[in-house]
Amino acid sequence: MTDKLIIFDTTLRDGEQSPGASMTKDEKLRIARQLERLKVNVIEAGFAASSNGDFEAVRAIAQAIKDSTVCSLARANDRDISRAAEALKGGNSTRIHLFLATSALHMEKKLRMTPDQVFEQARLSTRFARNLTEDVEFSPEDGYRSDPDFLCRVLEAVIDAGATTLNIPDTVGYAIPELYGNFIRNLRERIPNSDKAIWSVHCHNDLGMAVANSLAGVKIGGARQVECTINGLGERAGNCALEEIVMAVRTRKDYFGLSLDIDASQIVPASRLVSQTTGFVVQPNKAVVGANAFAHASGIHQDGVLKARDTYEIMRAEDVGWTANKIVLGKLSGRNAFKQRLHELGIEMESEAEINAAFAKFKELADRKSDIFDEDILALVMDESVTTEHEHYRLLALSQRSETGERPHARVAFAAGEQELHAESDGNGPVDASLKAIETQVKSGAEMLLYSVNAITSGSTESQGEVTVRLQHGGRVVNGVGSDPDIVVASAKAYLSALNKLHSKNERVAAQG
Ligand SMILES: CC(=O)SCCNC(=O)CCNC(=O)[C@H](O)C(C)(C)COP(=O)(O)OP(=O)(O)OC[C@H]1O[C@@H](n2cnc3c(N)ncnc32)[C@H](O)[C@@H]1OP(=O)(O)O
Ligand SMILES: CC(C)C(=O)C(=O)O
Repeated sequence: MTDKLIIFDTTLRDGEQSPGASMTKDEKLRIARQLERLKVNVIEAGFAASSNGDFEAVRAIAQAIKDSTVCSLARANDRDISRAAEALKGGNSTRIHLFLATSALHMEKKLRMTPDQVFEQARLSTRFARNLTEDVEFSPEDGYRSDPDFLCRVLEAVIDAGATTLNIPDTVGYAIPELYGNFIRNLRERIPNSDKAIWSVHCHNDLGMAVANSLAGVKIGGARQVECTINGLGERAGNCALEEIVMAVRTRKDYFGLSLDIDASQIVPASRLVSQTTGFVVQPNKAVVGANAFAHASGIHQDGVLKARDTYEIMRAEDVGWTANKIVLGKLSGRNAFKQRLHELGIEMESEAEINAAFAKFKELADRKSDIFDEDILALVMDESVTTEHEHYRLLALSQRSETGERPHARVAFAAGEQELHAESDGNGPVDASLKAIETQVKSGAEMLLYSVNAITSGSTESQGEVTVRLQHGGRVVNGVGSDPDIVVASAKAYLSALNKLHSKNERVAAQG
């Protein structure tokens, strides 16, 4: 038995069986090229007999891909197999993957065939496929729920008929790791010619155990091919996730003792491409490829990771294609992470007392604001806070009109010291119109470096919008923050708050000069 694990990616076939994940030929080709960069051993490009579109996709992928074997699925009949062979013709390295259900339930209720008929059809279609190509994979569909005696008979016959890979699917995600591993080991031990084929696992995630079952199939059962998909995409609850299998085998080489051809640094790019193409968002806490997989938000973990990364990380973010791990500052962060961020932002404080004061202000802010930007920290330590009593500019009223097809218009009333000012302007949008209106009176000439909106409360449309505006003028950079359920109002408040900071700095400079 070899110590290499073959990675068979079926994102373009089983992954596409997820409702809503259908892909065009060009999209499949783009993903296939990324899978080749990832160095997967086999790309299951589709099911050539299922439609002309899929036939063309398999054909285009077989022509384009040179470094991975390209495979098409086929039912166990001559027409499907011929169609697969035709689509794969001319490819550098190709495989036909045929399947036929062997469980009593599927044979009787779905195929309406007797076991003997299934046995014969499996044998004959394998032989037919083998006459068309050297590389033939056979899958007894619903294999894990099949009678082991019958399965042994079928598998022995298809090996004799020329199958080079035997894949044992847990089609409905019913398996339990130890039982699945033993199931495969038992088959391999009982079938006399079992070592003539490579054994493979194909697990679904209905009970959330696709990866665990696949690993047990490898460790206990001796399988040397895993069928998997990027982001675990696939029929119903999905398939075994490629990124998890690969990183489990790689990270725990001490346990599995297996090598892989995969270039793991291509995992995150592949995940992003599949997610963007299918519109299936990756959950933030998804292993390896989720946005939080290498992010630390709590002070004790941040402190540990900053002192020695492996205190809380078992893999390096860079190794799977992230640019770096993330220290996310928020209300659970501690002093050490805060100090580190100040250092990264180029801020050196004079004393511990100063750091402690800034940290206290930071904690206070983090209690109110879910996302802390670097600009917030800069503002916190560089800008003197402007309290309500010292506000020079204050929003009094705002109204705006925007109608489809018409340029938005805003009227703003605001206080500037003792004066009440009224201004109006058009703009590209209501926010633009409101800020331009303010600027017609203030004439700050400041350049806007950042404008961002986020929801402070829950992610519903009832949330408070919080706007951050970053202005630059005369070599100074200031941030203004404003919140309101109406984001146009929040924007005007943020803009005025930034203008207040510029104003108070100007006053200070004037006083010093
Ligand atoms: C476990 C899996 O993921 S298997 C792969 C599942 N993927 C797909 O089904 C996607 C592609 N499928 C398709 O485009 C279509 O289903 C096609 C083109 C394959 C077949 O379409 P149709 O001819 O209209 O048949 P339909 O889908 O309604 O029914 C499937 C037929 O295939 C038969 N069949 C199912 N599996 C197999 C098999 N492995 N070998 C031979 N025949 C099979 C069924 O018994 C049924 O036959 P019947 O029409 O005589 O009752
Ligand atoms: C065709 C086979 C491998 C399959 O997808 C399954 O049984 O889930």
